[in-house]
Amino acid sequence: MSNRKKELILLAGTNDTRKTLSAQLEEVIGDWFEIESYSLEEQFPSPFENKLIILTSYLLEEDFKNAIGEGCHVLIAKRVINYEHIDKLLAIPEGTRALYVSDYAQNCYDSISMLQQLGIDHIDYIPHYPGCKASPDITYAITPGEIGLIPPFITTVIDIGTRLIDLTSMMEILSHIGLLAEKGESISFKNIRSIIDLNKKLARSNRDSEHLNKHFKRVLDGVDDGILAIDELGRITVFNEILETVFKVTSRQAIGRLLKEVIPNQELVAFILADNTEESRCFTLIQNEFIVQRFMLQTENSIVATFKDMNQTIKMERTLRRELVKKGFVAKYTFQDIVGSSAAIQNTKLIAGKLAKTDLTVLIEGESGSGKELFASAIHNASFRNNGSYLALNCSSLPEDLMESELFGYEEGAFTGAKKGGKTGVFEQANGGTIFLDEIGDISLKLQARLLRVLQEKEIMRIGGSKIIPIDVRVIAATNKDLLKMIELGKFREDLYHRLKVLYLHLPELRKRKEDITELIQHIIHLSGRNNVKILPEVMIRLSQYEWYGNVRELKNTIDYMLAVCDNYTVTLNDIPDTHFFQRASSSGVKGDLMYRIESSIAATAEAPMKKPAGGVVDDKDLLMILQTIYSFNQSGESIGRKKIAEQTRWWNKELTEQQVRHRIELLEQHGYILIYRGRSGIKVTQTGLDWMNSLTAE
Ligand SMILES: Nc1ncnc2c1ncn2[C@@H]1O[C@H](COP(=O)(O)OP(=O)(O)OP(=O)(O)O)[C@@H](O)[C@H]1O
Repeated sequence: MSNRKKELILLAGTNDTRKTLSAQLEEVIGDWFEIESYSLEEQFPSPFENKLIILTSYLLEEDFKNAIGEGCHVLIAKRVINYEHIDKLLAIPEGTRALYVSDYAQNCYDSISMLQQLGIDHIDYIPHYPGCKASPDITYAITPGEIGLIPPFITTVIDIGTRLIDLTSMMEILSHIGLLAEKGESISFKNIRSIIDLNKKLARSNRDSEHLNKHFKRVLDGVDDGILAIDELGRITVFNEILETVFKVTSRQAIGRLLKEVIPNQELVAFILADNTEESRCFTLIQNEFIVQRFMLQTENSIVATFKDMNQTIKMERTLRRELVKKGFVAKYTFQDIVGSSAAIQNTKLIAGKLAKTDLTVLIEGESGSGKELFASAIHNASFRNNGSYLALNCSSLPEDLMESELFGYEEGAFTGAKKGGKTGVFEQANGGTIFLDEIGDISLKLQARLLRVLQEKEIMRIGGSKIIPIDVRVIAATNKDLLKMIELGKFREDLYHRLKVLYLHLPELRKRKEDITELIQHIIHLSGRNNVKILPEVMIRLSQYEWYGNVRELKNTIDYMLAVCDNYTVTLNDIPDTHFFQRASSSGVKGDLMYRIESSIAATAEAPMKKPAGGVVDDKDLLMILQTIYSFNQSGESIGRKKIAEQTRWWNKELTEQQVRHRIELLEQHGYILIYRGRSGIKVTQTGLDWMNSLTAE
């Protein structure tokens, strides 16, 4: 053989094919042949004469017809999928519809059939070549390097690389150029290696799926419920460990057999195989109660049944309940916790017990401290929702925006500062249970409108969300305000009032059932764990004479005070707090008349013995007046800031400068009595602030 290398021309359709196949040839015969290669995508010096030409596809004969001149010998290469990239296809999920994209229809069909012959038949291949229309619901495409032909809607492209010249064509080329003896063995050896590699990959994938099967089995065996699946022919396909114990049959014995051959209880077999809509039923198996739930897997046309051990379920529910208690989602009180033998309270309990048995909305009206929360909690516990959550929300505790997100939740990004992942509102959290909205008279008109929609439609939408979430929540609302008066003043929606007041409960004032006082005192002492303390009879008599405008809460606070100050385990008349301690009657008898109480408390401020100073050198009277001003603006829905407060002080005995107002606002904020919002929301009084105002009122 002369030193000068002979020439071989490789003609391909695309540059990619040209480069890949030229490299393949170079590796085998590069030492003997100069390989020149050209593609249809570029200019080439034709016609070729007296050359050995290799065409990369018979489909190119027409395209290169004029380029092949006198004395040429043309070999058409057969091509084979590059096994190296096969594992990419093994990762595609079973049954996936995928386009097989190539330049010619014939190439597509050849390659698909080759892939199927190789056993890569878990994919639903759809041939795709120029001129084809593909359905845009297909997301996968497989291509031997023809990325440019992939439709734009495809999201996952698997490039299995350009197809290589196959073994027979390679041998033909070698034979033609007289190198078969020299290179044939190593080429076929290399080919065998690549086939072995492919087999290894396929075997690995089988091992992987076996591994996955074992993994699934471990998962199925790990759950506490029995799990059974039956194929369309009624044969068992899944039978986990729990079922092995229940039916005393191993899964090996059960799988593949008909259900009735494995389960002796024919009633249960009939229930599982039944064609009706009944979905769960109770069965006694191995002396235990099981809830069997069945459902169809439509896509697979098979039935799945789960077996839940009731004892286990009860245990789980207890744990869940404990969790709920920890989160404060549980109603603490039952009717037994409501003390009092008076006809008034007994009658109220009787009515409340009846209301509990319905699932209707209830409005509880009653003075502050009369037990509204207590009754709401007892109603929930006596209702069929008692296993669900119970969430209580005080509507006066938060400013409007916070209250809205508390009630309805929000989506991520709904507003600046919204928590990542959004937030679930109490309506969603209480799903299946009860929500108690205390002080309903304090919600803004905007929230009243939203609440009305929730009650009407039984669905909510999170702030910033577009999804409608159906909710199944019973609403119990409470108020110590005269809602009818508020309706007259345009501060409460009449339609909402009627929606809330489907059922109605009025709680009797303590002063109207004074016969309950002794019993309540004993109950309170018992709850505080101070049974060893004696209350002298004259104390009992005196306490029974008070009017208790703050109702049972006030009575409880008084007892707690006396238990704290008494000596020798005996409460005497000296331990009764002085008159400043007690809440006074407001003109309307309900808490709504706040102004009256604030005024009287300001008068009492100087001598109030138990009040802790809020503002140090600043007069508490100033702080209270400012708080009161903010509160009345909050109530009327108007925003208020420093400037407006300073303007308001003009009407007081002592006018404050803006600077003085700023200082006092800072003090109120430090005490947590107000929250200052940027922008139009202005300043809002917090529950702590309200409590402070109320505590002064009580003095
Ligand atoms: N009949 C009762 N028996 C025993 N305890 C009672 C009774 N009524 C009220 N209480 C107790 O009095 C306190 C105040 O009751 P509750 O919080 O239910 O009142 P409320 O009407 O919701 O008050 P507010 O309107 O201020 O929210 C609680 O500690 C509650 O347990």
